Amino acid sequence: MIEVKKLTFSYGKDKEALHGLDFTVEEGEIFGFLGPNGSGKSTTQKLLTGILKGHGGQARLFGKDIGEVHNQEFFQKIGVLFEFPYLYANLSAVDNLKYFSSFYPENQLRDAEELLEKLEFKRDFLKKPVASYSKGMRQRVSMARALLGNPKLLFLDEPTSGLDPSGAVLFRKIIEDERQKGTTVFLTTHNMQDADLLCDRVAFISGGNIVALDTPKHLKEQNSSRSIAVSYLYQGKREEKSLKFPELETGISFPHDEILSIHSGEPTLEDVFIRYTGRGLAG
Ligand SMILES: Nc1ncnc2c1ncn2[C@@H]1O[C@H](COP(=O)(O)OP(=O)(O)OP(=O)(O)O)[C@@H](O)[C@H]1O
Repeated sequence: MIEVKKLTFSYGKDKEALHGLDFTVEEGEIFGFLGPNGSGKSTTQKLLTGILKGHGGQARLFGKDIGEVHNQEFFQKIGVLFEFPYLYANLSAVDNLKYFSSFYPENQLRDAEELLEKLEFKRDFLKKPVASYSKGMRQRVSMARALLGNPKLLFLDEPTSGLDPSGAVLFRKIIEDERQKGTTVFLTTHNMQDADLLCDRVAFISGGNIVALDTPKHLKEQNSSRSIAVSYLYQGKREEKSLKFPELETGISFPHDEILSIHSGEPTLEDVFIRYTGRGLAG
């Protein structure tokens, strides 16, 4: 669905933002594109969606070069959720979606009110202007906008930003439902939980380079210390011990009276990211 080879982009002389990215995204895959601020995520997404022009290397979408793919037919096949919602503040949710519906062929459209209901949008606000909405409500309208034309390829930039935990769970379920229908998802995020729970594969981007690309599970396994931390009571005192392979295979053989807790030494996806880049996701 997306094939990128040696992709470069410069904002001017000596301002190369992408230094030769290589990745592919398969049809029906949820692909996570993760990196700290300024690493090149937006630049890549803008090149793929046709907002920025002038790349080096190669990028193909739906089998066509990005130099020639960005026509009306392309925009009718994709859905985009931007990090900063592009909605008309003086129009209601319903009127915004009515307007955006006019960009798609009628037989491809989803019912806007049904979508908003699925996204648990508050009915009382359906006809009130977007200017009166909370961040979470705007995010719901933006997601409805992205899904309105039944996209084959969905670009999502920080989809759960501004949502409370139950809203984030709902959005993850909706993204997963889209994939079940065969939609390909290119997910740009700082949110490691979203990436870990949703993505089939993730690419870590740092300083305009992809520094790792694999499934979240493999990345964590490859970077695991293969140890467990055991907390226990022995002769009235609380103690802790770290057990590594091959010691682990013989079980908990040291003297103890009661085991209090056992934690695996598996790193989180964020730990792995920091190991690859030496930087946290905050920047
Ligand atoms: N319009 C611009 N003009 C000049 N340099 C830019 C411009 N936009 C981005 N850059 C630079 O390109 C590099 C990549 O920026 P980009 O916005 O793609 O990063 P990002 O990973 O999307 O960051 P964020 O998480 O903050 O959105 C950064 O060094 C940034 O300063």
